[in-house]
Amino acid sequence: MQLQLALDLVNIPEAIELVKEVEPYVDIVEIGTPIIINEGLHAVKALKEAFPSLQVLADLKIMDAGGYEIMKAAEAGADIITVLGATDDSTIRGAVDEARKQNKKIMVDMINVKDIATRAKEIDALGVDYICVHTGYDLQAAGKNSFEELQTIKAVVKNAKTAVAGGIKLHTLQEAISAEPDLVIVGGGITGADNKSGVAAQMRQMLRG
Ligand SMILES: O=C(CO)[C@H](O)[C@H](O)COP(=O)(O)O
Repeated sequence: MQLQLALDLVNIPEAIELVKEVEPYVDIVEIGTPIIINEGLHAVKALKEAFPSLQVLADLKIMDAGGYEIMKAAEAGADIITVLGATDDSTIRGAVDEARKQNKKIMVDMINVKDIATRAKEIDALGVDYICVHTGYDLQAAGKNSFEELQTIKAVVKNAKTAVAGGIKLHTLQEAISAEPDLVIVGGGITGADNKSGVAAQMRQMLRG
């Protein structure tokens, strides 16, 4: 299982400093939606230049104009780009087609999709690379998580890799691992820790089993 570090509440220099602390333990660095809103795709470019051996994910949460927005993120150096599962199939198709041309990967974020099993099956058939169940910040605050949804998509997704995100901490990681996702995404569980490299190292060890 791979580990993705989600960076959300930092600027570009802070993001670079943070990744330096945990680089040996993570596979993918996510440039979170708030960073892209604040700094634009320059943040993706800066992090890819600083850490060429890490995969960089641009969390654009694309909802329309799939092909064009993937093209722009690819130009900035993103390896993986997110599209929302709640959007139309035509947007996802456009994103997948452009990603194939650019040799990039698509992660579909299932945030706020109501019928996860049906939609995950449909999206899997569209040829995306990852399907991610995700409890966003606002629902995390209401005590929700995505571990049950992870089991649901594991049962129906046949082609894409599966991922889980949303409030995962060291003490809840085992619950995520039990459903055997291909990728675990952790933001505040690492960035909010006093000993970031220690927590990332422990997580890496647990994910390797
Ligand atoms: O996409 C996001 C919010 O929309 C976050 O990057 C994702 O939820 C992971 O961060 P955390 O572990 O802090 O929840």
